[in-house]
Amino acid sequence: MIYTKNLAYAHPNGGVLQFPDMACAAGEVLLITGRSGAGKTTLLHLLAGLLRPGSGEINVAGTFIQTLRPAAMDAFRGRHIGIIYQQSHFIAALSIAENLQLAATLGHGAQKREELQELAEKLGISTLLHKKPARLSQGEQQRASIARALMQRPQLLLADEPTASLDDENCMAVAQLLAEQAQQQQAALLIVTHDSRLKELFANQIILS
Ligand SMILES: Nc1ncnc2c1ncn2[C@@H]1O[C@H](COP(=O)(O)OP(=O)(O)OP(=O)(O)O)[C@@H](O)[C@H]1O
Repeated sequence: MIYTKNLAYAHPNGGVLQFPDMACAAGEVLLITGRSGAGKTTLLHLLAGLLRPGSGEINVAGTFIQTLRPAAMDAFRGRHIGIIYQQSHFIAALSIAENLQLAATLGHGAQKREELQELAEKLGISTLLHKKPARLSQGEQQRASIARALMQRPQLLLADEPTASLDDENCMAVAQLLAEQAQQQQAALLIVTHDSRLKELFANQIILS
């Protein structure tokens, strides 16, 4: 589903970051860890096509995404890649339900209301759907952004510290739900994290140095 080869990137005025080759199949989970500054966020942005690598290749669902022009990359991302950011970036004027529906429409077309409700219930946000994003706590926003990424039914799911603001109970629930949904939707799930609770849950790991 996704693999990389000889990937390297240099930020302006920064040193060259070189990344180990990695692969993650449909329905599997890969954890990407590493010390602060090792390049986890940079790698996530490369895999999402938000940054273009200086060298190397990234294949997502059969497409070498580093070859796509910006507009084609945006369209590809909308259809195939779901991203769960540390900060949720919702559209402030829309309710959570409207934000989720919009993500589904931009991905694989509108989803049924019942599907949205079911996902919201699993993530414990069903009573919050009518609220505007700013009215949600950090942890609630994080769960809502997971729902938004899943609504897109992506083939590749990229998560940046998805459990950082969650207590132990919600951390386990969210990690389980993410892995379960990735398997159900046959998406490859890549999680960038410091969270040692996740390191115990997922065996497949890459450590950036
Ligand atoms: N926009 C930028 N311009 C220049 N250098 C940058 C930029 N973004 C990141 N870097 C540098 O690139 C390296 C990797 O940064 P990155 O944010 O990917 O690390 P990280 O592993 O995600 O760190 P953290 O765990 O602290 O979030 C760091 O040395 C950082 O200073």
